[in-house]
Amino acid sequence: MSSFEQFTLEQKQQSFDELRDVKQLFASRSWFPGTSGNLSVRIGDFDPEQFYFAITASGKDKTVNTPEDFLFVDKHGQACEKTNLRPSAETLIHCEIYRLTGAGAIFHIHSVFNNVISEYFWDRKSVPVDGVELIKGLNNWEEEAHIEIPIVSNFADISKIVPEVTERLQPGVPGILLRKHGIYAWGANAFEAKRHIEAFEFIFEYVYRLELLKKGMS
Ligand SMILES: CSC[C@@H](O)[C@@H](O)C(=O)COP(=O)(O)O
Ligand SMILES: [Zn+2]
Repeated sequence: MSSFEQFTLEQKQQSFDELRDVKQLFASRSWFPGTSGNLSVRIGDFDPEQFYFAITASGKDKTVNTPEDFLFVDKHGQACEKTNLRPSAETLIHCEIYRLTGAGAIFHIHSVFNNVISEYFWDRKSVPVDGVELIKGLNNWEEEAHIEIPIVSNFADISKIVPEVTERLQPGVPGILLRKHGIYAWGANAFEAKRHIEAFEFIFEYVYRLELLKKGMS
């Protein structure tokens, strides 16, 4: 089993740099209102027995850069190095998504569109999407693909959300909505996770606007 000590300073810095780039870009899109959102990238190979990832520190203003924005945690969400920083309050969700998918990066943002859509479709517990081109951005190249984006409960106690994530994760759909909270999207690496979150956000806005039009509102 691998240990965290195997990673060089350079490798660790690379993970932080990757997170910083994504953080800055998402901040420029106003995707971190009120300190919300969190980001992580895995370091090293995926081993379900032990894996490590860099994650945003909890409660920080993600629109500014400081020397204390990120830290490393293990598969249980425990800090790997001595630090005063607290990992994201939602670290356990990252841990579970890594465990289930072996992903290389996980990004979480709050937006008005993802919040409204999660509430609008809450009764059916998933968002139906039909034939939208951006489904291909989720790496689904089927003709007129139909996908269902799962929605799970939002509890203040994050450990209560985890079992729903375990149960509801859909093979082939690299994202999950938390009710009236936000989207988690992941991918094999930061590039792919970013593409996925962008595709989801496009889809949520599309679904929102289409539903309004169907109701004769705009
Ligand atoms: C301050 S609103 C957002 C938080 O409650 C939470 O949902 C969130 O996304 C950020 O938490 P954090 O602990 O900073 O990672
Ligand atoms: Zn959140």
